[in-house]
Amino acid sequence: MNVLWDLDGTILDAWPTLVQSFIQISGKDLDPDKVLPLLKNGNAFEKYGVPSEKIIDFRKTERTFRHEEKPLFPYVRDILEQNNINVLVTHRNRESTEELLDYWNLAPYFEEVICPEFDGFFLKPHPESYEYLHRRYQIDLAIGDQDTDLIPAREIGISTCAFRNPNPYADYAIDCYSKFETITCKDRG
Ligand SMILES: O=C(O)COP(=O)(O)O
Repeated sequence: MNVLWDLDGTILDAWPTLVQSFIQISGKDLDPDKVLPLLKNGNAFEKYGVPSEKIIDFRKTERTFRHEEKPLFPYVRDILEQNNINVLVTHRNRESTEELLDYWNLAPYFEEVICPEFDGFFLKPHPESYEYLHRRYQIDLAIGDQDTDLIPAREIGISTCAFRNPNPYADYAIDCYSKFETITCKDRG
């Protein structure tokens, strides 16, 4: 199978550190459970009155967290190993993405990694980066933890797998990759 992956919240359990970084740069005493869905939807800056320019501080702060605080989800490596081709589209910047992939020894699994903003593609959910990868690798399945990861795949007719992660801030039902086969089959009807 040729699979297009999201990184944060799908391969790495990185939302807790993203949320903590946002809380730090906001300078407010915010509830992580409330911040998480807003950060995922891209509304957190507006909702908490944090100027959008602070996104640079947000990203810098997030990188001060140790790599082991953004752990690899269980079973992901097994799935990566089974696939013919894996590719990645992430909103994380290239330097940080490469550091994390190297740290978790994941880089060799990926044929191509796209960090849209830095590689000249529109950000997800714009389908441009997915179209490009689909043309090159005939993607069978896209896996992501947010609608924004799955919308572009659906738009161009790629099957999708919604990963519900077990992190403590999860705002929806808990699944995990041990159920990957079931999720995939369900998704494909
Ligand atoms: O870092 C983020 O904002 C999300 O990154 P992702 O696209 O890998 O989920």
